[in-house]
Amino acid sequence: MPARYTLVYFPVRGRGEATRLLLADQGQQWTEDVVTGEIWQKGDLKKSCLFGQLPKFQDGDFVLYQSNAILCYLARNHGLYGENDREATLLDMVNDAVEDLRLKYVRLIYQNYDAGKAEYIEALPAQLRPFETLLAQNDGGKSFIVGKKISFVDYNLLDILHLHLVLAPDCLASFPLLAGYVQRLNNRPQLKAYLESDARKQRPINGNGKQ
Ligand SMILES: N[C@@H](CCC(=O)N[C@@H](CS)C(=O)NCC(=O)O)C(=O)O
Repeated sequence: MPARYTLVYFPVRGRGEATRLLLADQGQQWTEDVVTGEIWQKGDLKKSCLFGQLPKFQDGDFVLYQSNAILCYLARNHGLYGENDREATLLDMVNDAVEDLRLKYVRLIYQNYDAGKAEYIEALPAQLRPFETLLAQNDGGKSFIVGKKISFVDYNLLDILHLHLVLAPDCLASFPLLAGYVQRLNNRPQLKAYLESDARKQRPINGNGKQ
């Protein structure tokens, strides 16, 4: 049976990876429609995309853009949006914080890597501390970022933590709850299988070779 979902994206982790983590962990099949730089440069696909950018996501004839909206859609469809309005709102808040950090990371990678890396890493603890605080407030850090069930934000946060662990391997040394959280999530059986897959290991992190 063909996969229900299609992710149209560049051959990198980028803004597709949190969706991949969610789908893999939820046991969902998806098709990767890989857009090379060459295809993108031709311009036709870009013109056809609502905001001129990828990722594009398809669930049958339902077409979506914007990586966070894609995560929210999948969250609504797979019970990953908290157990009540308060949890859902807290999830929105934390997802915005992940987005803030992602924007800073993307700016570093694509605009200022060589000159800005040391300063970025120096400032990183202040960026990560709020997530440690959130974990501490939720069941003493033994659980998920919000509530007692995994949510779409856990996948987004896990992805951004993976990225920072490559950029600065010691970045969680003074955040024991976040370090434990990453280990716990990485060891969920379906996530572990995905993280260890050749497709995942061979996929570059970013489009310019910086990481
Ligand atoms: N807010 C959008 C940003 C999408 C975005 O920045 N896409 C980049 C790749 S990650 C892109 O399509 N770049 C090619 C271009 O802009 O021509 C999202 O979250 O999906």
